[in-house]
Amino acid sequence: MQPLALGLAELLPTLLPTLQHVVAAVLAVAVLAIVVDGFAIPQRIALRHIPGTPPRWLLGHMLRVKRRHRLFLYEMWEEMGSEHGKIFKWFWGTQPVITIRDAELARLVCVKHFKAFPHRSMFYPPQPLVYSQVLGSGLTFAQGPYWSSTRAALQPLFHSSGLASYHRITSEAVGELEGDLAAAAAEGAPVDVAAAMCNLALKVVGEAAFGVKFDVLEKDAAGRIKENPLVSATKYVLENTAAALTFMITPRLLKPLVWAAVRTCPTRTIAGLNLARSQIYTAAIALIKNAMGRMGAQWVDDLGMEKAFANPESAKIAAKYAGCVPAEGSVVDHLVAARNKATGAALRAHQIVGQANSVVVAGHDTTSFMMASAIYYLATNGAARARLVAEVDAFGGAAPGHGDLERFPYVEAALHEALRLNPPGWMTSRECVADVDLDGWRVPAGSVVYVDIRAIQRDPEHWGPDPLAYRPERFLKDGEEAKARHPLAHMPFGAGPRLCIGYKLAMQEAITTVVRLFQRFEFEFDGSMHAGGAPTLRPGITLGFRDGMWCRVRERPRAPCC
Ligand code: HEM
Repeated sequence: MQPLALGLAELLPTLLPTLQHVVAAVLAVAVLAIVVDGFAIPQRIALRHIPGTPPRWLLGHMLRVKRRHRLFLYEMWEEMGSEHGKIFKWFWGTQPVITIRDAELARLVCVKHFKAFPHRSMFYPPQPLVYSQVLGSGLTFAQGPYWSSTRAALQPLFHSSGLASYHRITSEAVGELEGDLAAAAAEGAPVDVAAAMCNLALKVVGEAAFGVKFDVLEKDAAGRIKENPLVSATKYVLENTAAALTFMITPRLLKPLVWAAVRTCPTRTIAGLNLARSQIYTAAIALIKNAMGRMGAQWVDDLGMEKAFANPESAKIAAKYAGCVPAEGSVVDHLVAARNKATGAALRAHQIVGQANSVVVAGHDTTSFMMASAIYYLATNGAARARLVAEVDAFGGAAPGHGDLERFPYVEAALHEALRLNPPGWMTSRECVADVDLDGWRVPAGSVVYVDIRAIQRDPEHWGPDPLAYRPERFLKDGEEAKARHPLAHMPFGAGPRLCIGYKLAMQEAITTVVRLFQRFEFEFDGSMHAGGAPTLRPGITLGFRDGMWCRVRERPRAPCC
């Protein structure tokens, strides 16, 4: 060894300049690559025929969204749409996105060319960080045969027999809400209807998914009412997920580095998301293990989730749910029993957990926002409210059964009109896996397409000269207007094979709730509870009310008993 060491020492002065040149060359190439990547040059060349405003280096159009539109992406799209038309490109950092704001283009992407656009886009690899694991193994971001087999396994739950059992859950939850509203009415206290609807929807979808009562509120040791930590965790994930998406502004070459940094030294939001995720997972794992025990199935935690999510907060949740055995027939049961048609394999533990969680996450704030926004429009539109109350009263004072829901066409239309103006899932996305022609626009494989559902549903071409007016009559099935419209002019639940799996559950839950509430109460919007006199929206991957939606609630005089 010694002669070799001596030889190296002698060679070093000669090698050093060469080594310095190599290091300098590598650094120069890396800097050049990051600069090129920061300008997204290859992607801009591939999409040069699609109109759009040039992006800034590295940040793309992020500053414009943040400064001018306070993160309301659809406002920026409105501006870009008026400049470039129904299809344009823009940059989320270095990630190019094609936005479409046209019903026919949406049909081509979601329905006609489904094979070229088979799944939603996910800009980062599904690793155990942030919501990638809350939704990552769930249907929302699933791809290929895994998506088709789990969608097929879950689909029967959203057909008639499943829906009938969810109607019972909804009726019970509305009964509890009626009690709370009656108490508020007696006190004359204002009610945050958005929060009330959120609690109701969480109870329904939580029990449907996990087969146990999903307590939204509980009492602490001193008897004070507080929010269930699981509910707070779910809300935290929904409200802060957008923060995690800033990862997209990183050039692709730097992503692994940023990823590693965020995992070792998480920001406060990311740490909060990690904690929330561990709480949600711990509860789901406890319940799923219990269901598997009842079904004689074996729990194999091959990813080591239990260890990864162990922390003092999760331990409390695990203890709370240790003795809870989900009722038969829940979403969890179906997931445990599901088998891959081709291989006969069961779902893996993390897939069952991800699927059940994604039903709760995708199904609760969307449905609750639809109901709250319909109540807002009804409370502020006398003519629509009078017609709705007449329909509800014609049914009588009894609670509607599952088979009665078709007897409320105006209630259904009132909900659709609220979905049209304020779609909770205001956009959807698709990743293009094969070159395709969209009405003359060539979209290359690898592109990400966002469908601006909100813009399509406000387009005067389909909705006439008053697209912003709340007019449920547009949706009455016998109306000429409804027949003449493009099939995707109204697409609040998306379209094609990846259409929302829970739309029937959402609609029946909302019809039941609105009928029951308007049978018994009057809602008067309370502008004094809102700065500016009107409710405001919060930006995010779904739409919602930022500071609630406040109403004064009064009990209606009861009809004389027969
Ligand atoms: C008003 C209520 C709801 C609205 C507005 C809504 C909206 C949407 C939208 C726009 C999509 C994307 C569709 C597409 O890309 O074409 C979607 C997908 C999805 N929704 Fe909903 N949703 C609602 C309620 C629910 C409920 C109650 C559940 C579950 C119980 C649910 C579960 C899902 C799932 C799992 C997907 C992904 C489906 C797949 O990729 O195969 N949603 N929803």
